[in-house]
Amino acid sequence: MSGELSPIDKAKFVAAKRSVDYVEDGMRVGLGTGSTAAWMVRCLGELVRDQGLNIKGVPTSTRTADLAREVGIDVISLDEARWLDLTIDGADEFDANLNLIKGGGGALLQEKIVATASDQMIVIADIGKEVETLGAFPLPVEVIPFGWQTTKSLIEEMLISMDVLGRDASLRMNGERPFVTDEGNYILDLHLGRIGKANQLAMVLNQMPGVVENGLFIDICDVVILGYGDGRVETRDINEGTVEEDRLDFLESDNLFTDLQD
Ligand SMILES: O=C[C@H](O)[C@H](O)[C@H](O)COP(=O)(O)O
Repeated sequence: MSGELSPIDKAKFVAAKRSVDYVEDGMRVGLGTGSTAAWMVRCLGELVRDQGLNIKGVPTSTRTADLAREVGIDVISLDEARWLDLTIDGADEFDANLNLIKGGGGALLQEKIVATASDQMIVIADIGKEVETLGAFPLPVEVIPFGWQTTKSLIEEMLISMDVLGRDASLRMNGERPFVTDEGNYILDLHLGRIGKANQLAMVLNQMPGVVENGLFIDICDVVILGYGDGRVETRDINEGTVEEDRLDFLESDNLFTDLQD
């Protein structure tokens, strides 16, 4: 990587760097997917390499598994781990109740399974991810390829009956072809604008036969660590309701950060 990182990348980096303070020796840790989670995996790799941190990592995608192995983290499957101490992941949106939209990178299914199998889920995010009401970010819904167009029509009809503001669903593409998830499924992105009853929508979607999972994470996240481009981090804890502010002097002190800039 060369040149100066953008303020958003710096914000992601400081959130990721703060999040690894929660990881203790001997833990089984769920490793999220996406550009913010990738910073966290690199930060963990540095701790493994330089400080001998002994952890097992359960990745939420093949991309994260590849990166985790590359940086020296001992990777195991969820079935080997059975239960996790902690999962750290990114998000596309979060609200004041720490409910989330995830799946912008297409990994929502493994991410939800892994986060739900964890004692604690920490989300790391830049300030652009905070919203008053979920839904400006298109809601990803993972569907079985068989009959996906029928599933899409059924979802659109359901959205009309639920009086949801936006009702369009689009098939996520990868160039000329449908985007295919790690489980071999497709993603429909629902352009809703505003999700009034997120819990109800999540349940109704998951009752539809062709739907595998949706990207609404309701009552799963415990802590959001929010990064700013100037190094500030805020920690929002759902139980304690606290907002702590701190600043990381990452520009001068962080080897990983400066290494990646060179
Ligand atoms: O499927 C992808 C994940 O849910 C990501 O955690 C989410 O899209 C956020 O990604 P990023 O950190 O790249 O914004």
